This record gives sequence, C-alpha cells and structure tokens, in this order.
Amino acid sequence: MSVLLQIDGVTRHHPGAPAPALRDVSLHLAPGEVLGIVGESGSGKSTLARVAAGLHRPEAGQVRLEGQDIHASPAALRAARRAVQMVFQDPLGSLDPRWRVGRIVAEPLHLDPAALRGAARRARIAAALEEVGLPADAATRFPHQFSGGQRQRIAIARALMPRPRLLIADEATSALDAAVQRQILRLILDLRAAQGLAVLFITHDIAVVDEVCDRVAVLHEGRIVEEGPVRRVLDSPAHPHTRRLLAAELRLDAAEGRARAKQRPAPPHSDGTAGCAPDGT
Ligand SMILES: Nc1ncnc2c1ncn2[C@@H]1O[C@H](COP(=O)(O)OP(=O)(O)OP(=O)(O)O)[C@@H](O)[C@H]1O
Repeated sequence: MSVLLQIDGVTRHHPGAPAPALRDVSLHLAPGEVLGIVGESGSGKSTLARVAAGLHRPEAGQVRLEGQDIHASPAALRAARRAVQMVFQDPLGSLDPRWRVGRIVAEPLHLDPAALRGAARRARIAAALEEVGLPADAATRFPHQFSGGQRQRIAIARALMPRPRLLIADEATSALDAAVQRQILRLILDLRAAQGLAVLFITHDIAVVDEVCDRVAVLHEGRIVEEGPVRRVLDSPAHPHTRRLLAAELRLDAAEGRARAKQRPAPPHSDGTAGCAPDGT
C-alpha cells in the first residue's frame, strides 16, 4: 500500500504544559484517503494537526511525507509546508480583513520560488476560486462581503493554491449551519475525487466522520486508543473510550431532537432531514 503521511511514535509536550499533548502517536494516511480524528476537547487533535503540517516539531518520533522525514532539513520542511495545507474552524479569523480575496488566495504562492505574476497569476487565482464554486470577481472583494460558507470556500481556495497532497481540515465545518456544512463537506469530497487529495479530518462531530471518512482514529489524553475503518469503529467500538464518545453523541442528538421538537412541532410528513438550501455561492 502506498503511504502519503506516516507518523511514527510522536510525542509532543507544549512548553509549560503539565502533560504531553501527544504521547507515542502513530498513524498513516494513503494518497486520496480521508482519515477522521475524533476526541473530546483537549485530547490533542489540533496538536496532531499541527505536527502533521510541520508547524510543531515533535520531541520524539518522526513525521514522514512520501517517505521523507519532514524535519530532516529546512528544504524538506519547506516542501512539507507546501504539500500539507490546513483549513481552520473560523474562516474570518484566518482571512486578513484588509486584503482583497485575490491577494488572500494568492498568498501561499510566495512559498514558490517560481511565483507567478501578472495575467498568469490572475488566471491562477480565478481558477482556484472556480474550483471552490466562487465567481472570478470574488477576487476583487473583501472577506466581510461573503457569507460564512463562502469564506470557508475562500480559505479552501487558498489552501489549494500550492497544489497540496494533503488537506488538514481542523473543525473546518464546525461553525457552519447544517446545510452549509453539507455543501463544504461535499466540496472537500469533490476535491478529493478530482485531485486525489488526502484529507485529515479533525472534528468532534461523529456524524460528520460517518459521512465523509474512510477510517477514523480516536484520540484520548494524547493517545490513539482506537483506529480502523469508520463503519467498524462506529458499529462495534472496541475501546471503552470510543463507546463513551458514541454514547455522549447519542445523548446530545436526543437532547437536540427534544429541543427542536419543543421549538416547533414537526409537520405531519416531516422526514427530519436538514435540507440543502444554498449558501449563496
Ligand atoms: N500552546 C500551548 N501551550 C500549552 N499547552 C497547550 C498549547 N496548545 C495546546 N495545549 C494543551 O495541549 C492539550 C491538547 O490540546 P489540543 O488543542 O491539541 O486539543 P484538542 O483536542 O484540539 O482540543 P479542542 O477540541 O478543545 O480544540 C490540552 O491539554 C491543551 O491545554
């Protein structure tokens, strides 16, 4: 089996923190695969994302991208930072409000020694915007002129600019309402199909994992306690912590269902689906 990302025995201790955020974590990701990472708050999900993207250096263990240790040399780290791109939960916080969208989307190009200029650069920006379902004239506007879903599309367009092989989505759809969340998940899956992009999907939402991931790893107190194909893990969880996470999700679903039922009585033939209203793109 071909491996894109291999994390071996990684331990990461944040300066000043009482305990390591990651302890002896190992996982792998094949090209084009979608791996979910779930765990409660503080379990180490974001630290793992940053280690995989080369933004944190582990104290122990190795991160290899296509077989190359990403910390072997400055050149290897630069290559990894192009090949692995991240999208975060809060698009507004990660998009400079003073920059027009075209400049924001083109920003990663400065990592490329042969950066494009002039008409070629504009064409590349227009193509990136089109890939994520935004019109080319979005380039001339500012982030605040877009909806939450559209802003997440801008963040994805920027992440795609260096033509990455791995996209890390760190709670990238958590702040969006259900219908827009669906559209962004669909976009990520379409990009995976069109570009063979692998995705590390970090979320606390098990329903999302069920919908988009091939495999899932469960983090608990900095350790991977269970990992496997999504259906196997969700249908017959082997570790008590996974069972607790699933039970908590079911309780949450039931509580949300009760709250919704209180707010408005269901229409007689409601099927309970979220619907798919466009987010204006
Ligand atoms: N910069 C930091 N300095 C010190 N401790 C940190 C730092 N970043 C994270 N931690 C600690 O490391 C542990 C893992 O944090 P991390 O953000 O990776 O968890 P998480 O699973 O992503 O949580 P959440 O779902 O709440 O975002 C936590 O105990 C956190 O308090």
